Amino acid sequence: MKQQEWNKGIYVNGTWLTLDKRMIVQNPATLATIGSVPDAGAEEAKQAVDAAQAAFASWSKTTAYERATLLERWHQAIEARLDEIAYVMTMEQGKPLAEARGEVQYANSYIKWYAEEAKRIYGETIPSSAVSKRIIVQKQPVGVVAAVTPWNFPAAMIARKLAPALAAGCTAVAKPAEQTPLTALLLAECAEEAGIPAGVINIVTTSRAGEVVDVWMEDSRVKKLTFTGSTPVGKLLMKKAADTVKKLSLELGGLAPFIVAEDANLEAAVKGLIQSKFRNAGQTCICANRIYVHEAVKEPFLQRLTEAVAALRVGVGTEDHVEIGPLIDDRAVKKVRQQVDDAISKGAVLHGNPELEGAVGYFLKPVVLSEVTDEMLCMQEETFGPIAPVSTYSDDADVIRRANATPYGLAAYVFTQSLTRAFMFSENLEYGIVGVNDGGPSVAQAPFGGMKESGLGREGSHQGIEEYLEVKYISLQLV
Ligand SMILES: NC(=O)c1ccc[n+]([C@@H]2O[C@H](COP(=O)([O-])OP(=O)(O)OC[C@H]3O[C@@H](n4cnc5c(N)ncnc54)[C@H](O)[C@@H]3O)[C@@H](O)[C@H]2O)c1
Ligand SMILES: N[C@@H](CC=O)C(=O)O
Repeated sequence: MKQQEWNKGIYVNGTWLTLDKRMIVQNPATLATIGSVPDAGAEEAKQAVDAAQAAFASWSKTTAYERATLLERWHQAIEARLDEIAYVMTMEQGKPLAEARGEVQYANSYIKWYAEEAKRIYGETIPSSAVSKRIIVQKQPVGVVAAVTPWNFPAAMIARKLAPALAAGCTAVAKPAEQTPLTALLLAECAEEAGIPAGVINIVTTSRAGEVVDVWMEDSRVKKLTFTGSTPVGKLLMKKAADTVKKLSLELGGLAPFIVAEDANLEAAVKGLIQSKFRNAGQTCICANRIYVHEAVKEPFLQRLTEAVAALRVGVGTEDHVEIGPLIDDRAVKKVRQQVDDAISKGAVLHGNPELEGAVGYFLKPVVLSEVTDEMLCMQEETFGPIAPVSTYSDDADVIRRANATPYGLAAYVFTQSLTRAFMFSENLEYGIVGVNDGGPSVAQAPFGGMKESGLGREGSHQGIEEYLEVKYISLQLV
């Protein structure tokens, strides 16, 4: 890729606006500046809603077939620029290029899925208790949607929100994370190339998230907030949504338990754990966070795991064969170091060395911790980094109790060869997603989302489009 700097505008009402006030975008692997974007504020936030509200009048009246065609064209435009988008994502987010390519394909699978689902927004007729009445139920788009997304999946989180919103007939204002604005703007370029009309998608970049998002929260024309990010910010926005009674989808933090039963296929369990734990250097909401291994298989499991972890290649994501990139920033590195130090001080055993010699960027090497207990920080708070804390258990009911003893309820994993145990665990774990012998459950056709303080609503699948639809009941009296 030749271009070394990406300097872009924000996309509002089908126009690219460049502002004098700009913010730089940094490569977390090299700390080099790779570009800049406008540092927008309240004025641009309002302009975006004006544009989305104006566009809603016509977009909401298009046929499902027209919307499906445009979403399909958006999908094709992204496909045509897949390598470029993946490269920019690696530069601004740090994940290895192969993973970034995978994320662009994953993001695009939501656009494809909702291009198809647009045509399946079915209503209902319900038998009436009165001879002269007919009950008809229709689905209508909710209106302007505000989407706020995190840095860990710069393409997928935007696509997982905008695709169902557009398919339903909604228009959108979106704010990507300040660390990763370029990928979102490239997706908007693709939407423009695809012919999605002006104002249907508006992207506002800012370093002042509160200022921009508050404008949207206070504007009664914004009918829905779809947010992916941390639980504390999600709770704050939930409170703010109350004033205008906005609909809410919240995809928040996790603290996933990963249970390896005494009858697990250990090779599959280690493979699944590496996939779940170390994707995006451990920075995913569904990453295995607390690993519970039955004491009967602890030794062989630990041996396989430590060997597999030691073999993971860490480095700058654009270099060949790299499997683990940097963390997003210095704060993330400090949080992981604190969890490791806390665990060691409380008796955990460290396998490997997290420090990468000579590193310029925000690197930490993957490590395993054993002899871990539940009161350690790494078992209490979301890690978002490449450490695998292993604890043991001896009783199925007890490990379910420990796995559920958290306010989080996003994803959980169970590795077992017993069908009975698979059902027993998955039915008793208080989680929105359970991977049984599967370390990678995220797909566009399945409902993604959490229970408890991990969120509200579901993204993906046929359920995902319902989040952007109002139910209207028409009572028809035959006269
Ligand atoms: N459940 C899911 O699907 C899912 C997916 C990805 C990430 N996550 C979660 O996201 C978190 C990591 O992302 P993060 O660190 O970017 O989270 P974050 O909550 O700090 O930021 C998320 C978004 O909210 C914005 N934001 C921050 N403060 C705000 C405020 N006061 N008002 C309005 N907007 C504000 C940010 O700019 C960003 O765009 C983790 O907890 C992770 O589990 C959840
Ligand atoms: N890992 C999630 C996103 C949250 O981080 C996914 O698989 O979509």
